[in-house]
Order: sequence, then structure tokens, then C-alpha cells
Amino acid sequence: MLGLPDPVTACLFDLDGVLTQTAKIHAAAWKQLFDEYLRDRARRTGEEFVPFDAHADYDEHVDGLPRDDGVRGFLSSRGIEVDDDEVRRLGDRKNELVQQIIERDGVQAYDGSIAYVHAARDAGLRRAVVSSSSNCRAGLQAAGILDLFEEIVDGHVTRDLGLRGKPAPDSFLEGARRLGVPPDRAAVFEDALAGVQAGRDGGFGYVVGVDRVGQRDALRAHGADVVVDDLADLT
Ligand SMILES: O=P(O)(O)OC[C@H]1O[C@@H](O)[C@H](O)[C@@H](O)[C@@H]1O
Repeated sequence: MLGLPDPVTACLFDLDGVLTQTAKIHAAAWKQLFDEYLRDRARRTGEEFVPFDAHADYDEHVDGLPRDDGVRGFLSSRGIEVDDDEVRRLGDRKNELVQQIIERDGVQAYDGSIAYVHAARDAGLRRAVVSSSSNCRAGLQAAGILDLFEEIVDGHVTRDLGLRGKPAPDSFLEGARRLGVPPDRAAVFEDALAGVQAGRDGGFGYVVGVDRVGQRDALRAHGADVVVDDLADLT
């Protein structure tokens, strides 16, 4: 049904880049944050300034991860270790940038995803959003799609429950648990390499990779059972 194997009765949707066009917003905010940081560091240390790549660096080190893990992950890829206070300071600054962009531009959902979620609801499939973002609920609300989902496991929930962030499968497992289905009867929909890996490692029934930026092969390699450009392609 809806391009999913028969045993699947529940859908676990990532938010940024799957339901809403907010992966671009996060990538832009991360780029501004890290470029400011790296430029300043280069001035202080005399090192060469190598800018953050909003595709390669974002996809590999930041996309899909909880905010703090994104800060640590990218900086450590450049051999830079920072303490918890600095991680928090940089994460707060990135969040200010995200919120400024959202305030200015709003949040747009992908039409194909919304049509798919409606079809899933009409077909009786259970539906949850599983996102690392602490802005998840606000994003769903701003896009006008909050009421399409029965459960939301976001950055606040994972922190409160002490769950490991993606690429660990914990948040998706929590989503399936809340919907009352075993993982092998749930499908994961993800655009991030870390999220697809979480779907594979959690033993989910099907992992749909959503390719918005030309990383089809990498999504496959991280464990996607199928890769589509848009959820409309599944129907
Ligand atoms: O900073 P937030 O809104 O809590 O989001 C954390 C992360 O959430 C993920 O969904 C995004 O892919 C990342 O880019 C983002 O950094």
C-alpha cells in the first residue's frame, strides 16, 4: 500500500527535508554560524580560512543530528575540540539564525509529502514525526500540518527521555513505541544519511530515502530500501 510492503502499518516521518523545506534553512544557518566561527579563528591563529560547505559538510557531519552533536561533529572533522559551554553558545547562535530566517520566510511543506500523509491517514496508517529538531512542533504549526500526526518525537522529547540522537535508532524506536507498532511494521522516511542509518539499525520494516540534494547513492549505502525524489513518487 502506498509503495510500502504489506506488513507496514505505521509511518515515521522525519521533518526537515522530508515534510518541510527547512533542511535548506538549517544548512544556511549552519553555514553562517561556522563561517563566522572559522573566519574568526583563522584571524586569531593565522590558519587558512576554509569555509563550511553547505552540501558536503552539512550532509556528512550535521544533517539529521541533534544540534549539539552537529556542532561537535563538524568542528571535530576540522580537528577542533570545544567544551560544553562553547557547544551551547554556538548552538544558541545557530538557533537564533534559524528562527530569524523562519520569521522572515515562513515554513513551506512539500506538496507531495502532504498529499502522501493525507493518503496514509485515509488508508488507516498510523503517523508520527520523528525529528532531532527542537523547532519541530513550531515548524509543523507554521506549515499548517501539525494535526496530521498522532505523535511527535522531537529534540525536546529525546533530551527529556535521555535518548541517543540520530544516527542511533532511539528516536524512531520511541516513535514506533508511541504508535503501538513493532519496528518491523513501521516505515521510516528520511532525507539525512544519519536518519537513514538510524532506520536501518533500528530494524524497521522499510526505509524510504528522500533525495532532495543528489545523494541517492549515499542514501542507498546508508541503508535506504528505496530512494525517491519526492514522496509523490511512491504512489
Ligand atoms: O537546531 P534544531 O532546530 O534543534 O535542529 C537540530 C537539527 O535537526 C535536524 O532535523 C536537521 O537536519 C539539522 O540540520 C538540525 O541542526
